[in-house]
Amino acid sequence: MDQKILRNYEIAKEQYAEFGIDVDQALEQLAKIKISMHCWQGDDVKGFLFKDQDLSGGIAATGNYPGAARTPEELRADLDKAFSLIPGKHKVNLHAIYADTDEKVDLDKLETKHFQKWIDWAKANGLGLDFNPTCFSHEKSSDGLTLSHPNEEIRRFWIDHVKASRHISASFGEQLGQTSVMNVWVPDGYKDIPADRLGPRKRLKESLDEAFAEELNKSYHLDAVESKLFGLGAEAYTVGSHEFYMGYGLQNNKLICLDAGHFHPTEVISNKLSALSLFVEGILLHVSRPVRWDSDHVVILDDELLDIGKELVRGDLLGKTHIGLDFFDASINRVAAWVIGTRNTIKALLRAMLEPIEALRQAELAGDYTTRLALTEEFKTYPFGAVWDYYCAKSGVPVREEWLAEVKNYEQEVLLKR
Ligand SMILES: C[C@H](O)[C@H](O)[C@@H](O)C(=O)CO
Ligand SMILES: [Mn+2]
Repeated sequence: MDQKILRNYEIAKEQYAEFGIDVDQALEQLAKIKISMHCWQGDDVKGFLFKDQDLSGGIAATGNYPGAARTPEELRADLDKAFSLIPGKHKVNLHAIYADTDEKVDLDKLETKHFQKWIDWAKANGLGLDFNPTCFSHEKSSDGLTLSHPNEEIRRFWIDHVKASRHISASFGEQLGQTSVMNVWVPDGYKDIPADRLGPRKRLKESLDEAFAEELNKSYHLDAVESKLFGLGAEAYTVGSHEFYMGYGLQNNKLICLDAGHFHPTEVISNKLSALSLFVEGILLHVSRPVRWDSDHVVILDDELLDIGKELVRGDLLGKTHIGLDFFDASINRVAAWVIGTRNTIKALLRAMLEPIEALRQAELAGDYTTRLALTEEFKTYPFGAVWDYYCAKSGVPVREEWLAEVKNYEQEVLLKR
């Protein structure tokens, strides 16, 4: 390892030790945390099953940066590149439309065999897999309704898709020896004020009950449900609102998924974690960055990301929280987008682990809010960067912005030739 990186690390370690912070132990803990990197940043949420379908469901990937993956092989190569620039061993989050098959198969008939190449690749690379039924970008969701649809036949199709997805997810878990989290998000909602808000929610509840009816081994597979405030074209009413899924998750022991972009603009998910953790079986995060709306910008090391890290660490919530990413920016290099967002998420966790949590707690309990504020502010300039650099070097990935040259080279050699 570069001697300067090591020297800086030793100095930083001493400084943190003065507050009883064991940096080596923090790095050990950090190395165990898996981030679920979402495949859909690699191709603007197109997938491979229905090439001619436009992205729908009230979400949008804007931009036309060259080099998007066009095949499962290209997507896996891009993911390999991204993972080579990110410290730690992680997971990949797949959507059903990313099936790797030459068969013409519809969503309700998907089976594990359509994802076997993904499983084999994940196994060969020591990665885990997570899964999502894709309840959008399909002719049967063209009016923006799926599991809550008034038409029984359409509901049946989507229920069968969720059922099929759960089996695939459980196979991921079984074959890879690590739990697969399957997240259900449906876009269902109305552009304008509904006459009936209750009916669609009753139908969504019944559909979910049926789709989740079969007991599956929880060490292989966990169900999660994701709420939303509004989507493009569903501005007035979303069936699966936060209250809906909080109720559903609590009543049915499902993980509750909090997407950072799915709440009112000043509402933050960091402030929900401690409260939810007291009642839920588990939490799934969709770490994202809303800019004015659920824009799914690449995650930066902003206050909210740092606060999410703090809440997870201070509340000891890492054991019951699954951390997934959810952004899709087509205006920049897509491999870089993954690397930036994932490295930032790991950085936020490390920053949180290097805080003088005990001293802050004691000050708070003693009513010494002056010390609480003073320490919080002073720690913002503690040598966190030296620890991060050491962690990257030790993990065999580029230190600081060195990764960018690798992405630029990959762009020249691979992405621009597509
Ligand atoms: C593609 C994802 O499933 C999707 O982004 C969903 O998680 C969501 O957040 C929709 O706004
Ligand atoms: Mn999401």
